[in-house]
Amino acid sequence: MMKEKGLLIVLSGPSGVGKGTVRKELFSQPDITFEYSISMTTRVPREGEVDGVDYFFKSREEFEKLIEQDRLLEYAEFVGNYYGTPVDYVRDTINDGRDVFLEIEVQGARQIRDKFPEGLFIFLAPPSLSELENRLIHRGTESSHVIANRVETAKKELEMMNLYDYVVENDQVKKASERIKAIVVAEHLRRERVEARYKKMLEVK
Ligand SMILES: Nc1ncnc2c1ncn2[C@@H]1O[C@H](COP(=O)(O)OP(=O)(O)OP(=O)(O)O)[C@@H](O)[C@H]1O
Ligand SMILES: Nc1nc2c(ncn2[C@@H]2O[C@H](COP(=O)(O)O)[C@@H](O)[C@H]2O)c(=O)[nH]1
Repeated sequence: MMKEKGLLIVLSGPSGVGKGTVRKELFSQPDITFEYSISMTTRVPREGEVDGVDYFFKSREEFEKLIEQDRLLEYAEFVGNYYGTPVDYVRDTINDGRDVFLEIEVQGARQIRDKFPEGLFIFLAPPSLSELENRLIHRGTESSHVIANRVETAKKELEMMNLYDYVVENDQVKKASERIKAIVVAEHLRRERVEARYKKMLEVK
């Protein structure tokens, strides 16, 4: 019998909305069964970031080679740096029946939606644009110039919200992670019901 494929879960949204914080909260819970796909980036590591844990840090040359070799499921240039998802890891994990969780920006999520429409697309939204800016300022990892750039980009990204299956507001980290967990559980149940109905229809024939 063919193994059931895992679900591709894509969490996206503007920089500073709290994707990383919510993802860490989710993955700190013992009952989480999905696997996190570690991205490739040309960005320099922030203090405390570890290669192979937070990202696979690459030079621009190395990254462009990965593009050439078609080893990325999607990639995007975001505020001066490349970011991309390793295709082998995602494909192998899903084919093995395990769910994969991506935390990526909006251009990349759009590319995946085109290539992999059966994915589950969740947009994490801020309570307001000013709160988004506050979060970026308080994180203290970018210069004011980069923050201004990310907030400008966010205005366009928020317009993409309606292309997603779900929008989750990140007002409180714990609540947002619980909402995402509930969405994934509901999506599995929905797919199981559809699959069961499909199998039943084939039996009748
Ligand atoms: N619900 C929340 N309420 C208040 N602050 C939050 C909330 N969620 C996250 N933050 C804070 O907002 C800042 C940005 O969060 P985080 O780095 O997780 O965002 P991100 O969307 O992953 O950003 P990027 O896309 O730039 O990586 C952090 O300082 C984080 O502690
Ligand atoms: N398209 C992709 N975007 C990604 C990927 N990994 C992370 N990201 C997103 O990039 C921005 C900036 O990240 P930061 O760590 O520099 O703050 C953020 O929105 C990330 O979610 C990826 O593989 N592909």
